[in-house]
Amino acid sequence: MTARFDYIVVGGGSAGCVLASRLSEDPTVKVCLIEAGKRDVHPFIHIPAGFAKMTGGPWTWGLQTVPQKHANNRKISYVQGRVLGGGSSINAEVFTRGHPSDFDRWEREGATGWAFKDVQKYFLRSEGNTILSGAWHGTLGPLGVSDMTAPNVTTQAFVQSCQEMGLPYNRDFNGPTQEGAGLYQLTVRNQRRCSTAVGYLRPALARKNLTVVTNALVLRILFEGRRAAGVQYAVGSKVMIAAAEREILVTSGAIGTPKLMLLSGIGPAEHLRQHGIPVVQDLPGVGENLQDHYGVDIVAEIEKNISLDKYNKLHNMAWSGLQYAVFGTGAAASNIVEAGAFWRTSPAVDVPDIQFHFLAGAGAEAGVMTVPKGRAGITLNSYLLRPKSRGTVRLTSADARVDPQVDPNFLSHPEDLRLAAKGVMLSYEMFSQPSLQKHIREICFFKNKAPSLDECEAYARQYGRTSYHPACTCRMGTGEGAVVDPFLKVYGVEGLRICDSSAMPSLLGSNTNAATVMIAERTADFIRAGA
Ligand SMILES: Cc1cc2nc3c(=O)[nH]c(=O)nc-3n(C[C@H](O)[C@H](O)[C@H](O)COP(=O)(O)OP(=O)(O)OC[C@H]3O[C@@H](n4cnc5c(N)ncnc54)[C@H](O)[C@@H]3O)c2cc1C
Repeated sequence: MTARFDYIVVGGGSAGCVLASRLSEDPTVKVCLIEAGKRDVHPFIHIPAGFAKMTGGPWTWGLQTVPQKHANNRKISYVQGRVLGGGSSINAEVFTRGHPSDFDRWEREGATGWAFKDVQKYFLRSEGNTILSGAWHGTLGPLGVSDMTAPNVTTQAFVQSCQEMGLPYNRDFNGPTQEGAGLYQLTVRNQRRCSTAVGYLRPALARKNLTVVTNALVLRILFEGRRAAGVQYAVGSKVMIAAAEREILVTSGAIGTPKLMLLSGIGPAEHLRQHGIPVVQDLPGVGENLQDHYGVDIVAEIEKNISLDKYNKLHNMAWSGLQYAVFGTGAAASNIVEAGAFWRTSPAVDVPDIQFHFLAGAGAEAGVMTVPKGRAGITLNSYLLRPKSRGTVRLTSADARVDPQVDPNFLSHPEDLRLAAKGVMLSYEMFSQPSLQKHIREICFFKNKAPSLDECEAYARQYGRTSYHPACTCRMGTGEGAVVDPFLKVYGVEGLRICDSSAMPSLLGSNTNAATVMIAERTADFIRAGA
């Protein structure tokens, strides 16, 4: 028998949990959320420092890019969440929401009604800040946000080093001024990760009108004429169908969403035919326009074992586990990526165009270079905020179980390479300021003490990687290449919306979770208003 719902939400990630929760507030509608990954029960997900275990393994899709032509033909690990909460269950918990001008640009790009003045209230509605308030912050929202309680000594030195270099200290990257250096606020509540599965979905789970299905891979969307009428999904080898009376909301992420659209016959007709998929709607923009932050890390070995790397030793780890269990404090309460900065690569640019993430340790993320085993280090990551390179997501096969071809086409635009190299130079300079320099034994992986721009370019090609912010693969807008309209409705069909990071018209100048939550909050209002 086919299960019937009013709304089916495909993908229980950052956006999907928000939508399932908001829509099921109305007891008269039946909502089903379908997620390919498991429930978010593992303790590592909920302990802030668990981030160090999150960038590989069972909570991810295990994707890799195709060889990156402009990055020494490397296949780069492309981590995306596959668990209830999606990215918000495995991310670094850094809470930044973009620069107001990013949303004003969205409007100019065809996302009518998405200027900052229009979206700000959705940021505020979602935010549950425990310390900041006023015009720029919400305090009552489901997404818990708080300060780091006890930053590592190397983190403090990083923030001071930035000031020594001339960056202003910034207490609040989400306030009127984004520029400067400081501690990140975190999507953490009561010293535990606040994913959207925790903040939004959990309080809704007791509702009788909400069904959550996990370990269920949606294979394709089913159409009755031009209307999206249901989904076919697999739990293990069992294939099932769920029907949607009103709408299907696709929130499968910037890789999963275009993949599902293509599998369902919505995308560039020629590509669909190559895979023998009947064309429901020729939409050339599906899977195009992939944008991501290409992050380049520099790593330094430090003199004394004072960074979070000291907790790699068993007895320290046991002590910090105990401290966290009893008091909720200590190293386990750290998200590791404790501080950062927004800065300009040239005085000529009017808003920050580069972001830094300081990690009070080395080797926390899978595949990132680190210090020799047994030594302690620190890491500084930089990325250009609005890259010009554009990539694609394409099917490898018409079988939903096969990974798609992910090609972010990193550094394909020459300006991205030049500015990535500048970011490396600035990172090197930050590590060379007195407050950090006094802790550093050696900045690793550079041939020269004062690397030239050419050396930094070569370094960026060799060591850069995703910063986990893919977006824009089903972009909102009007005209050629747009996939959804400003109400997030897919062009050419009925009963289908895309409401996650893939719908962003262009990449934001910051981390991407808060803006994804905002998109989902706003979509819930559209649906409730019949828009
Ligand atoms: C390791 C990592 C670190 C990050 N760090 C930060 C950070 O510190 N701060 C920040 O703001 N942002 C960060 N991000 C980015 C942020 O988390 C993402 O932008 C955000 O989670 C995207 O939300 P989404 O809803 O678009 O997709 P996702 O959260 O990825 O959700 C998509 C969901 O759909 C499911 N799915 C996909 N296909 C199917 C299918 N066919 N059937 C059923 N289910 C399916 C997936 O399993 C997943 O759960 C990070 C991301 C990662 C991966």
